[in-house]
Amino acid sequence: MNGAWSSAAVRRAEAELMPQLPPGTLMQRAAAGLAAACARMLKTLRSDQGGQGVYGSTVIVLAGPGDNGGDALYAAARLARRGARVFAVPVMRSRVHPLAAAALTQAGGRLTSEPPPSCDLLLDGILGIGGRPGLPDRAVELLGRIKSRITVAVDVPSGVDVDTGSVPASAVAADHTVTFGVRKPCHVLGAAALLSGRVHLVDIGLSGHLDPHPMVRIAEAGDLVEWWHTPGPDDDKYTRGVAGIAAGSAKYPGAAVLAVSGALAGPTGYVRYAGSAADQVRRRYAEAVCTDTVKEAGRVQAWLVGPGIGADESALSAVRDVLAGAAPAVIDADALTLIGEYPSILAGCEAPVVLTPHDREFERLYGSAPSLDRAGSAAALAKRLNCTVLLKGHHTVVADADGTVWANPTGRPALATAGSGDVLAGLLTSLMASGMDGVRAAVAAAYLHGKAGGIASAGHRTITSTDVARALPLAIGQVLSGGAGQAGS
Ligand SMILES: NC(=O)C1=CN([C@@H]2O[C@H](COP(=O)(O)OP(=O)(O)OC[C@H]3O[C@@H](n4cnc5c(N)ncnc54)[C@H](OP(=O)(O)O)[C@@H]3O)[C@@H](O)[C@H]2O)[C@@H](O)CC1
Ligand SMILES: [K+]
Repeated sequence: MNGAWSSAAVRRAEAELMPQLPPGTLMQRAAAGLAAACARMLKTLRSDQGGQGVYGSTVIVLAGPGDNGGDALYAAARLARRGARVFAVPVMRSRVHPLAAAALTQAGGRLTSEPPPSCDLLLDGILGIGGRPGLPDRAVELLGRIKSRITVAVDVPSGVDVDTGSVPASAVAADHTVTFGVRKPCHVLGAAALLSGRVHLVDIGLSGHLDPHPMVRIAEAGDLVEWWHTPGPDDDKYTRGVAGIAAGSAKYPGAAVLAVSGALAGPTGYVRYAGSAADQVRRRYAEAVCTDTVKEAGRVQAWLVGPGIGADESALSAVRDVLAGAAPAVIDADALTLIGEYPSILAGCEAPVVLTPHDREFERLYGSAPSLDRAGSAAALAKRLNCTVLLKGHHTVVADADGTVWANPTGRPALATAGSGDVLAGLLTSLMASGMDGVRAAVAAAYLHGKAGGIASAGHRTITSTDVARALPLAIGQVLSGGAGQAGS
């Protein structure tokens, strides 16, 4: 399974494997993989300048006191042997891995307290999975003055909270992270995921010794292919599932249009709309079947209620009517605020429910904002309300009531645009209506939405929610055909 393991789980696996190997083997495997990754990056970096990759490049290592510094110094020794000019700075006075430092000097690298002002590649070997959040002052000072063309974090960007992905103090911002054995939660959660840059995995033989259950699961295209309900020859528009959308109002008709656009892009064959923006929906989407209220709509296999419905009596009735029914439901936007005010509506609901809060909506439901441990917060809300929770962010997380947490690998800050959540909620509803369970539908919707955002914003284009909705069919096609299945591409 694809996932991220906690530092404690990595330690346990290491402790089991280490005695079976000659001393230092794991560190040498890590250093070899790290040096090879750096060599590839230097080759790409310098190719347009007629450079020769590693030979003649300048590499600066910021070396911390532990094994993370050891990995960096051993890798730098390999680069020095291939002709790189290597300068290593111990960031905590003389506390540095002694054997690795000796290996570097033997290979021609220099240990110094005065590195050059710039380099091709800066190797962050300050702190790894043994690090507490924050950086030593000396590291902050060096990072502030060294100009590097690329920054490569060893195992994790130093300074982040490895197990939660939070960044409560100073931390390294890397272009790439080369990690060992398995990904760690900080590569896929919270602000640390942005600081990790592109993550490269080096196999050091840990996998057979790991707990089978990761701390955080990471969706990949293959999961979506496995979960997808592909229509068969006997299917018709009803058996493919009918999605119901209770969204929009006279004040916010656009929310209805966007939610319907998300639902129409999904796998269901039929979309019903219920609400006071029916005219706008009809005008835009002839295929949607419109009624004024949830009660008047025919049967659906999943409802969305909330985007743009407001907080008046008719909005409250829509939420009550949806949750009184037997169909699974997605509760979004204004409906989340109403649930926060009238929790009893949700308490009586027996159908599976997915809540899709952003941080302020989360606070209305939980009583406090998500903590820096976003995955933990989402799991706590899911457990308390016995629902699935999709907590939005540049790295969205999905948590189930049983404590399972998924990190979405495809999101990007550009998706923080008005109406983007309406499209996501519509798509999620279509996935649930097609028969996917709530957690899988939430994971799949976040993945596809992020991927569509990537397609729409290619070349750094600015995007609107309509652009994201338009890109969904292509994103879905790419994932299902197994092509360009890279997360975030
Ligand atoms: N596990 C594996 O399978 C493999 C692991 N490998 C590598 O080992 C790395 C883990 O190494 P590690 O255990 O030596 O810890 P690491 O992160 O280098 O530093 C701990 C030191 O930092 C200090 N310190 C902590 N926080 C601080 C702060 N905020 N500010 C200042 N100081 C701070 C702390 O000192 P303390 O203050 O606690 O006395 C301690 O001395 C791992 O990430 C990977 O790169 C690979 O070699 C191959 C296999
Ligand atoms: K590091």
